[in-house]
Amino acid sequence: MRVLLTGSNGQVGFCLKEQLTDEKAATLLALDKTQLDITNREAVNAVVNKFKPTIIINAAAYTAVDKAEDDVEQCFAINRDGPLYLAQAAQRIDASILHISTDYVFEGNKLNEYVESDSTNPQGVYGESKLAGELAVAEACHKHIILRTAWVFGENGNNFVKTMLRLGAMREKLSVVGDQFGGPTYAGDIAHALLCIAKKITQETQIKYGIYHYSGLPHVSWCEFAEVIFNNAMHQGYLSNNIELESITTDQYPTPARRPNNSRLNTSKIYKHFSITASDWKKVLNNLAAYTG
Ligand SMILES: NC(=O)C1=CN([C@@H]2O[C@H](COP(=O)(O)OP(=O)(O)OC[C@H]3O[C@@H](n4cnc5c(N)ncnc54)[C@H](OP(=O)(O)O)[C@@H]3O)[C@@H](O)[C@H]2O)C=CC1
Ligand SMILES: Cc1cn([C@H]2C[C@H](O)[C@@H](COP(=O)(O)OP(=O)(O)O[C@H]3O[C@@H](C)C(=O)[C@@H](O)[C@H]3O)O2)c(=O)[nH]c1=O
Repeated sequence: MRVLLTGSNGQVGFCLKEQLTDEKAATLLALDKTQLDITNREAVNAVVNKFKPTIIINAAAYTAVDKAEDDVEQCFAINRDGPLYLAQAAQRIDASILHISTDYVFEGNKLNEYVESDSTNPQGVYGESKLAGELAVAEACHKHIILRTAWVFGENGNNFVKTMLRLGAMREKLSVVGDQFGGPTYAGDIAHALLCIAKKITQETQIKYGIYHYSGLPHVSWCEFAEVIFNNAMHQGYLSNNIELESITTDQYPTPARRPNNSRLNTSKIYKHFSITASDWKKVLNNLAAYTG
């Protein structure tokens, strides 16, 4: 397979680049933002026409959830228009596109886990732009996989794990929301899931294209997630002080963008069609070395 990877320096992009580099069956062209700006349609077309990928994996995105509220145009350019150009280019050469989306396309008021067919209703600009990106990709390219994931953390880039470790080293007490629930997901596991799908697309003809949910288990609140991070950090010697963790409500932690209270994604469909199991995020936190400093 010939894989064009965009956004190769992000959390997921970085892991994908590593895993695809090790994959003998893949010829990889991995490009970061400085090498390919996905909002530049001509640049996208030129790269695709020259490299002729069989699979495009889009790991580029605008992910600053609060900043997006005041940066609507840029957020939509990266999360809707860029994916559209990639999907149109893929369709022209009969390639497949693997695109990543988010739990924030949902309102978050469902009582149990979200399945792929549930109605969307994003609560902020980031979620709206990601939903617009999903629709654009699905309409532009027949052979599309849209992988909705959640609460991503990886070695490369900013994430909640690194934020908690940084704040934990500076403070004795932290207040974290305890009424938003979801599945933390390791970026390396998302990369692995996408690689499995890419291989299956290359090897088999009967692929069920469409939307898939992929995230981590067990589901927790952000506060419970923070508790696990701090316990691990204490045991591994990355925190010397005990953190007093207070569970607060969403209303007590006002942010420019509203987050869904329920972000729990059901991952049965991806298991059924691709035998891919949920991310085991607790196992990853057994080694926090890469998240400190
Ligand atoms: N982070 C999370 O918690 C979650 C993420 N997702 C989705 O997963 C995917 C990967 O996210 P993640 O790896 O965390 O994101 P990151 O923000 O870590 O990485 C995104 C990458 O895209 C790059 N980028 C931004 N604009 C452009 C552009 N115009 N052209 C090319 N590259 C660009 C960024 O560069 P730079 O940093 O220099 O701007 C960055 O390297 C995204 O689709 C995201 O929406 C879904 C659920 C949760
Ligand atoms: C730093 C901090 C955050 N919080 C809350 C705010 C928020 O509700 C929650 C998570 O905060 P963050 O800003 O780190 O996470 P956020 O940027 O909302 O993370 C989201 O990113 C995008 C890209 C996604 O697609 C989502 O799946 C999700 O991972 O924790 C606290 O309660 N206390 C704190 O000290």
